[in-house]
Amino acid sequence: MMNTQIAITCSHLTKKFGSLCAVDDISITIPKGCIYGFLGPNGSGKSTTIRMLCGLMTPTKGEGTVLGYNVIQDAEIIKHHIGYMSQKFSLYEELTVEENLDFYAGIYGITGKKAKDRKAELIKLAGLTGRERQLARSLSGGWKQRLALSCALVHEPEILILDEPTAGVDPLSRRVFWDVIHSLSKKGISILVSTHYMDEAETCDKIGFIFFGKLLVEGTPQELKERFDLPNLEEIFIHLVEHEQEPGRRVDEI
Ligand SMILES: Nc1ncnc2c1ncn2[C@@H]1O[C@H](COP(=O)(O)OP(=O)(O)OP(=O)(O)O)[C@@H](O)[C@H]1O
Repeated sequence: MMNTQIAITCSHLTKKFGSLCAVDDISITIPKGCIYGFLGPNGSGKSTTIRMLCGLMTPTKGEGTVLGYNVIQDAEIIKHHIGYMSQKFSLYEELTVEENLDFYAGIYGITGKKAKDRKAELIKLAGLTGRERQLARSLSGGWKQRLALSCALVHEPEILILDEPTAGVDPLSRRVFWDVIHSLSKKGISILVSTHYMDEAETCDKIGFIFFGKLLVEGTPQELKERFDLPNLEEIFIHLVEHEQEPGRRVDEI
């Protein structure tokens, strides 16, 4: 029977590219309403995991469900229930803020009054009021990310999947962006977000550290700090990466 409390779950999810195992036997469960932070160095397999969960890439092995829908068989249905912001989310640079939102509303078949109301709601949510007629091209990085987030939310998804949404964005814009993420979570939206920023990870409900395709540890930030007896996630991250590089060392010895 479908568990209605679970947003995303996967077990033994694996992706191989030739001889490279980019995602190695990952199992995670994300309850509804949770902000799950996915941490790991460049190339550790975060984006590949996310793409499989979004139904954009077929796993080599393992399985997963999003809102009970199977990531392989129900990929098309899943796309309607998630808002996905990839690292290279496409905004139309020559369109205004409003026109970008109209475009994405159109893709999801949202038109007329519904589209107008939704657009107004998102402009307010992302703090884009006053910039409606500004070309996307002229927005700074932080504002672009907020517009991209709004576009990903246009069809009122129950789950938001964000792949390094704040990479290269200034600290103030990151703060504002995360305020929006937290307000969405309070409304019951489940969020899976990958990040390199430990201050962002600290505010997640649960985090998973991924390295060389393996999920090394997961837990709440507090649980992990207690478990490793370290003061912050940055120290834990460094500790895990250093230990994992020692040849022959197993994760459960850490
Ligand atoms: N389509 C592909 N074909 C071959 N190799 C790939 C492909 N996509 C990813 N990889 C490789 O798989 C590994 C994991 O990449 P992935 O992009 O998932 O990592 P990541 O943790 O998201 O890193 P980053 O933070 O740099 O995006 C890397 O070694 C990458 O080069």
